[in-house]
Amino acid sequence: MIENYPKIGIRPTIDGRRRGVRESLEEQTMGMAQRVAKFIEANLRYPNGSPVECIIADSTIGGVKEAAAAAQKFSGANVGVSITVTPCWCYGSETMDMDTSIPHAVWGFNGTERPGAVYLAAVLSAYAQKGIPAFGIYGEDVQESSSEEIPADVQSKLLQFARAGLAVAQMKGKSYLSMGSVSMGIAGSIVNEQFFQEYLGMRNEYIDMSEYVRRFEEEIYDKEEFKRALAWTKENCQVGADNNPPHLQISAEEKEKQWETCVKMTLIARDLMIGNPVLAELGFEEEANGHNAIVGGFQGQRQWTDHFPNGDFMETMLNSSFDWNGKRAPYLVATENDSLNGVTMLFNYLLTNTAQIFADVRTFWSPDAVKRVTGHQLEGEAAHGILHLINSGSAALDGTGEQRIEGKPAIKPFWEITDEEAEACLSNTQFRPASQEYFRGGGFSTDYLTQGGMPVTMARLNLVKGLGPVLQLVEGYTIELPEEVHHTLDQRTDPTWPTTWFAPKLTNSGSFQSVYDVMNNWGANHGAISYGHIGADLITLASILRIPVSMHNVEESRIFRPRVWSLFGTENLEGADYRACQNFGPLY
Ligand SMILES: C[C@H](O)[C@@H](O)[C@@H](O)C(=O)CO
Ligand SMILES: [Mn+2]
Repeated sequence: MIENYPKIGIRPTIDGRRRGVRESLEEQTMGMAQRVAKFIEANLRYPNGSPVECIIADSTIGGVKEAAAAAQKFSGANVGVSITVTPCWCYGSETMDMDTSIPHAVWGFNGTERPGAVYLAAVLSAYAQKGIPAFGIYGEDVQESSSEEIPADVQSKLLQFARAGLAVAQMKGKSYLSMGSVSMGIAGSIVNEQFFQEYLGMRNEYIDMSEYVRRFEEEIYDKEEFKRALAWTKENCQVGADNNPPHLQISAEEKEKQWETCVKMTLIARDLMIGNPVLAELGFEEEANGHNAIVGGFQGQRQWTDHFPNGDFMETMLNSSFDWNGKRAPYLVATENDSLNGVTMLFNYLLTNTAQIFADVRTFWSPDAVKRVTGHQLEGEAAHGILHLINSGSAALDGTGEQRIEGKPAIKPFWEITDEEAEACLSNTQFRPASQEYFRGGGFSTDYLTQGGMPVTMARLNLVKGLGPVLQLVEGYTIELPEEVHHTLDQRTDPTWPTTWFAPKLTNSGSFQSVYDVMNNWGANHGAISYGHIGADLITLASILRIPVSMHNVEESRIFRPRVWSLFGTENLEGADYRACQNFGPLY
């Protein structure tokens, strides 16, 4: 299926007065629109790596007729985000975009010959009064009226808004596919349809895990691909040491059979999510359609894993940026069907186009505890303690940190990953026979250690009765421990699982006065970890979706929310965010 990604609609608004005013502004106004479109197209990409597309209104918009014409053009062109630009005064409610279901921003040129900023303030007050939150973009320094430049502060706000707006537009109409049901009583896997529908504009789809068995037995998968995938797996995925006590270890022959099952599960999960035209050729037209899923979750534990190989290999491979078909966009799959962590992965992913690590937020290791257990004094970024992020499955191979940006460990969009980097991710990962005590059906867990020194952001979406969804996020760094220190700490838990050592940035306020506070205030057992310090983008995204952020360590200067948020208070931004989200309610 050719992806039809949502576009950004650009609306140049203008002072409608003819006989001098409008004529003198036409070129500058349309020029602003063209330059913004070019700038966004040069800087943002869709998940398949192609440049983001902008579409500009056919004329400048001086009044309601032209506003309606732009709206009509956009509605036929899959516009999911709207940006209005102007260098001058225009008529607020007569020129504004009234679509209540898409994100809006307005850039008012900072000049004084023609007052773009006056329009900005006027139209934002109309947006506030009409209950359509819109972002205001106003450059800090006055520009020459002849300037064709987009100043750096305006550039960064345009991109911050556009990234978040496109994330909102891309998830809309897609589904979350639950493969199985509630895993071990984990609340995030009690899928809340109301949340998906009203806050994200998404559907919920479900299959029973018995569907995998049907597809195994009736051979509903691409057998040519299966052969190829199995051969690739044998060649590229190293099997690590069996950590099970001898009486629980299974035979080599049995393990061979399990590999076949694990690879088949991977193909089947992907086909369930997005469909596969090959299945139609095999006579399975219905199955070929898939479930239109942009993210899914696999229950696994316990019914499946008590009998069949676990989902770790499947989850890791799908979440990674490459497999036997080469480099490609990740398919997001949450382990334990934790739909709320799955959605958090989706937020992170749509903002960055990079693979995600899904992990249990397992242990806070204080400097004293580390010292007692290993004799090692934590230092540098880790000086105040570290969090052990670890889970059996779902961590993308990209999470090894074996990719590079300017020589430093990184996780990149698939189109920037070199063959050598993909190979390094694989050669630094072992697939180890799953812990039989937990996983009676066996399988293979992904074992790697994330490289230190990566800026990362961990986030988590929670649901609170009476309040609704709440986002938490923490920026920090991955930590490299001396090898024997890592081993001693890792051996205390399940050493066959992937480990990321994480140190949050501390700020001396709220939940960031200590690393312990971060762990202690985390809302659930899981977090979604993304490369980069993307907290500001997550905050912008959450504000569009009217999801308040309960804890974050993002500097105030990086926070960008709809202008009307400031009318809910400017002294305590966290409280204002809660009030604004509650006031406007879910987007859909
Ligand atoms: C094996 C255990 O059941 C784990 O899966 C458990 O630690 C979790 O990951 C809970 O989220
Ligand atoms: Mn877990």
